[in-house]
Amino acid sequence: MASTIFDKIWQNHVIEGNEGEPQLLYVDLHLVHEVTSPQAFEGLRENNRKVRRPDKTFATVDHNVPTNPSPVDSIENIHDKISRLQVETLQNNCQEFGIKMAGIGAKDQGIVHVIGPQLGLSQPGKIIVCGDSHTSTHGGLGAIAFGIGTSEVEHVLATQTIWQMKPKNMGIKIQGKLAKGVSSKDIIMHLIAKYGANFGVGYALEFYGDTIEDLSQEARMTITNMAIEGGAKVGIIKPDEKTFEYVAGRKYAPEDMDAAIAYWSQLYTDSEEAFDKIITVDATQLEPYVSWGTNPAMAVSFSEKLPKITDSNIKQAYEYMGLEPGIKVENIPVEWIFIGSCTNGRLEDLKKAAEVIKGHKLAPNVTGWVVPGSRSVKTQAEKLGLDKIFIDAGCEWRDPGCSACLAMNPDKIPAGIHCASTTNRNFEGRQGANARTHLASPAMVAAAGINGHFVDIRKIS
Ligand SMILES: CC(C)[C@H](C(=O)O)[C@@H](O)C(=O)O
Ligand code: SF4
Repeated sequence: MASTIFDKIWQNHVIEGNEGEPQLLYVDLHLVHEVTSPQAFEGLRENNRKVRRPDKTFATVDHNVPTNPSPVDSIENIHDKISRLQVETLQNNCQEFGIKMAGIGAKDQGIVHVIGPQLGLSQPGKIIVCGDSHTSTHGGLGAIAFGIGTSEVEHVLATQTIWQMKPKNMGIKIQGKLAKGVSSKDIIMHLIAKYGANFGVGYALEFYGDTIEDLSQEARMTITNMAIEGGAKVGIIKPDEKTFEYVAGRKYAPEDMDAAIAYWSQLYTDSEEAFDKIITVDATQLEPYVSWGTNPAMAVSFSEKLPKITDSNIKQAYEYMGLEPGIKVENIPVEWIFIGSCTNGRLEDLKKAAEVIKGHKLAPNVTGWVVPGSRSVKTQAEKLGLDKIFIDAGCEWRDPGCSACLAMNPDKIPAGIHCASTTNRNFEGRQGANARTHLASPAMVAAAGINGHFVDIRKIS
């Protein structure tokens, strides 16, 4: 019987149970951050348990770290009591249970989904979990990666295993050359806008086709990052030469790369018959996308106008966003830009934004924040002089962290402000109480910053 890459990796990890019922899976990598781990460690302590495989567990701090004034290099920089307590607690827990941690100020610190791949911890063929919904990101390297809840974090810490129901397989076939300026962010925003925020529920999504093959390794991770915004816990892309090259030489890359590549090369979907469902996308027709509402499915392509009010959710979204049906995307005002997050806070994303911004200034009414996804992204960007480009344009060049992606820290967008953002969620209050988020690609966000409203990047790139 034909199998998908997802079936193959899954099967390689089943310890117990049959298909159709929960199965016990072995976990190769458990990533931990400060928000979803405190009670899990507490549970271990109460039951007098140890961490089963500290060597397969890696922690960092991201959601609660302030990103300004730079450098944020010690716990003393965290003034908010709850944030500080969470960061301190993780530090103490990691010390007590013998877990490696990239703490505040460490050179490996950053958003958990940026540092996993960057350190070579995330590898093809692995099962990777983290108490965070955007764990799907790591599927861009050909792993099965999904978010888990805090009680599951405790289970994985104690046993290095997890019970899961196997989802079905959906193939998303994407073919053709993208227009200049259209990016992987637009592919995933298109899918969610067209098929809704729940189309992937109960499925593992495999993205494939020549458009995907042409994308860089980093661009692929933007797609799998947002699989969860389409309702799928898992998004996966077959690993290829680009993936092998990406992993090679990283801090925690396999010692025997030849053996690893020999195994990774067997990870592919046998034929399309293995999918339970297939969606096809003609990439040549894709335009840049911008979200106008309060969930990622409330988005339109550049040439569309904002939709009619057909239900109460849409009505409420318009009220919250201070917008009206029929408006053109270019007439959406932009007063703030945010470049960062696990969706688009990697080096390549910063390069794309910098290319657009270079030599320009932010429009007079626009505030700009650039928050690299990790300390290492920040250092590399500075070597390339990207910091200077952003600062010259009038942006703030900040320290790494989740920052205003979710505003769990001091980084908040003020009420009523329209923020063009390279992030993945535009829920009410996501970037600050009553802040208005518009999701878009790094190039689109950068262009909006210098114009004070959205512009068609295809016309300027
Ligand atoms: C705080 C964390 C649990 C949450 C998630 O699970 O995704 C956050 O990262 C988010 O993006 O909303
Ligand atoms: S950057 Fe945003 S989406 Fe990613 S883990 Fe942090 S809060 Fe969640």
